[in-house]
Amino acid sequence: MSKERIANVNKNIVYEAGKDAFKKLNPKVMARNPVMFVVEVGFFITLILSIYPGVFGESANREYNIAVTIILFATIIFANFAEALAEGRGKAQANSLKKTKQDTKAKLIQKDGSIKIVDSFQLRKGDIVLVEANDLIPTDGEIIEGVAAIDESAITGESASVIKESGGDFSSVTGGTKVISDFIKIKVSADPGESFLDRMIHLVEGAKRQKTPNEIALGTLLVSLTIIFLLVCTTLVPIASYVDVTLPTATMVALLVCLIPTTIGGLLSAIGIAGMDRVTQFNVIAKSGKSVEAAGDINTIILDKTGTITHGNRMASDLIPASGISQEELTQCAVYASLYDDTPEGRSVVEFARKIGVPENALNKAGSVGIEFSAETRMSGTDFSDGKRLRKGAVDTIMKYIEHQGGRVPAGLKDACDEVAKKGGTPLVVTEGNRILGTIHLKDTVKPGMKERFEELRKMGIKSIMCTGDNPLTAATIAKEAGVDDFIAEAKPEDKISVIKREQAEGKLVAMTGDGTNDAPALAQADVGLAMNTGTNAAKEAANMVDLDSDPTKIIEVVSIGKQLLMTRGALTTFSIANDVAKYFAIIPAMFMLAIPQMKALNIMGLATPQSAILSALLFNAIIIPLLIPLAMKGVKYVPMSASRLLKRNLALYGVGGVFVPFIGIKVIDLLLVVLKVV
Ligand SMILES: Nc1ncnc2c1ncn2[C@@H]1O[C@H](COP(=O)(O)OP(=O)(O)OP(=O)(O)O)[C@@H](O)[C@H]1O
Ligand SMILES: [K+]
Ligand SMILES: [Mg+2]
Repeated sequence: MSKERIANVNKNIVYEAGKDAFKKLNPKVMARNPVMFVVEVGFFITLILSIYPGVFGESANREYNIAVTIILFATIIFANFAEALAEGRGKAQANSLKKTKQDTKAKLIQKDGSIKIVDSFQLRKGDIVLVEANDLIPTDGEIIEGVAAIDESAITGESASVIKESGGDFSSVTGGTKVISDFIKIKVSADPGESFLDRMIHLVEGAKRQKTPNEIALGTLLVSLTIIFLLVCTTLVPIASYVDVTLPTATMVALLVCLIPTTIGGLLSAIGIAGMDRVTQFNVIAKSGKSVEAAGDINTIILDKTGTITHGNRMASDLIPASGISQEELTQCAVYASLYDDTPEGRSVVEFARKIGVPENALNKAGSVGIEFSAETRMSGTDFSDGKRLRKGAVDTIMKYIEHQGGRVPAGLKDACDEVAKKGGTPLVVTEGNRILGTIHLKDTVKPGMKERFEELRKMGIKSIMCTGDNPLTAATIAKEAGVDDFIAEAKPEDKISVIKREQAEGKLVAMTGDGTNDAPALAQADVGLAMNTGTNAAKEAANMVDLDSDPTKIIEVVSIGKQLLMTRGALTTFSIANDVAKYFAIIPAMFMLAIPQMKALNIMGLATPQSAILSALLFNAIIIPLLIPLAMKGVKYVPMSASRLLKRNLALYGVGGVFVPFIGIKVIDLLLVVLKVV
């Protein structure tokens, strides 16, 4: 998302939120938030009393009833406004995304090979389309032919173009992005309405926003408190009449509204929406609020190596023949073993051979079949009709393969592989039948700034484990260079899952970042799955978050936002309940002061009259909501420290503060009301 597009809460968003606040008055909408719904019911009761003051047979006091009615109305509008404002930024983002999704034309390649121009929304999964320079990519897909530079700024806000190519982990393209050079053929991977852009629009609009388990639990607590105070207030009526005090209905409503947790009730959904929104501002698309909250409690993070910690564009950079094998034979066999290998690694071998001058016509595919690479087998190759079988693959895999065929490992091979691995490269061993021919050096580099970021994670108390399909020595080199806490090498996709399950069994919450199709199952198993945007569609589907900048350490921001979200909710709940307790002591003495003069002793705040006490408390109760909107939206500050220290600090700040702030606020309002001669 472009930085300008997220640009802060502007006037227009505030204006729209103001309108939405009134739309949300619909009782059907209000009923979703029981605390505020009670306020609305109270509002209707006092509204009736404002029009027919004697309707419940009490002595008429129209002005007072009207005053209570107006304050109650403001309370509801403030709460609705908080929610609408939090939703507003997402809506604005969704609108600009929709502009990206203008109806594009697509060049559909038909069965006979001819091209038909169709609207992008007519495309279905499996269709093949041609996208040429300056064309918008009509929808999500996998490149099946070609290499192209692609401008993804519409989605990522990043102006530098990226190279995408068929095969491997860099083959997925997103609808709405633009091809700026060359051409590609893509196989459509999303039906209409289900593309990444469609889902992003849904998400930022909050169309699919569901309450998280934490929100539901807190919501239940708030409802229980509301019921308790409803009972307290109703039982007060007979007690009052026992001491000959008649409590006006409007006063009872005001008391109830002051006591029930309206502050947190009014801000709760805004806190959740704003948390999700903050994640989006870091260019991470979270598919659910639950995952953002889970991120706040993460203990362990699992990362894959290639494409996540390293750049992942592994290229053949050297061919090292085994003893007794000529450079020519190794080169030729390496190339032949890669003839059908459409992964970037495979193509880089062919490319490398070309560069060092292997003639083009030396490549003869006649009568051969390709053995595709998979993360399970960890090798690839070519079988020829004359019985010649060429393979290349991970060191340990090839060792087993050779052993199985009665071959032997030449002296010096291990050293050659170790040499490559110590440099952080990936060694691929090339074989012909049961003969080992040599080693291919696939070069890869660690992304910059990793060490500092993992150090930050450590401060947060989060352990990082790198889990890779590569050999132990390469893994160790990269792990050391990147500064992860631990690593697991030679991992197949199911090993990645078992590592996650093992951690989860110890009661830990696990995050996983990855980019490959082989990472997809693990991304789904983790509590928080963060896929790289450069990764495959399978990985993006399985994950519950996608980082548009493809920076695995972005998990740090997500964790901070998650922690901040949980803390903000806790802090405001504490503050809200402490507030309500304070209001109780402001109102109750005032209510009984006239009938029971001894109660004056309890009127420690020295409020002017019973009515001014109640109106001041009710006004404070309303005004505190908009005053806390900025905090709810921005979140309370998170500084990495131990959970118990954090808890103590917040209890002191928001609990004790929550008791004192209303005393001061109510007193100030009471004084103002007297000065302004309202009471
Ligand atoms: N095209 C290929 N042909 C043969 N072997 C390959 C090919 N690509 C990779 N390998 C070997 O298979 C191993 C496993 O590859 P895989 O893609 O599953 O994991 P990875 O990308 O190395 O690690 P990570 O899980 O960190 O991304 C690699 O380490 C390499 O030794
Ligand atoms: K309240
Ligand atoms: Mg990978």
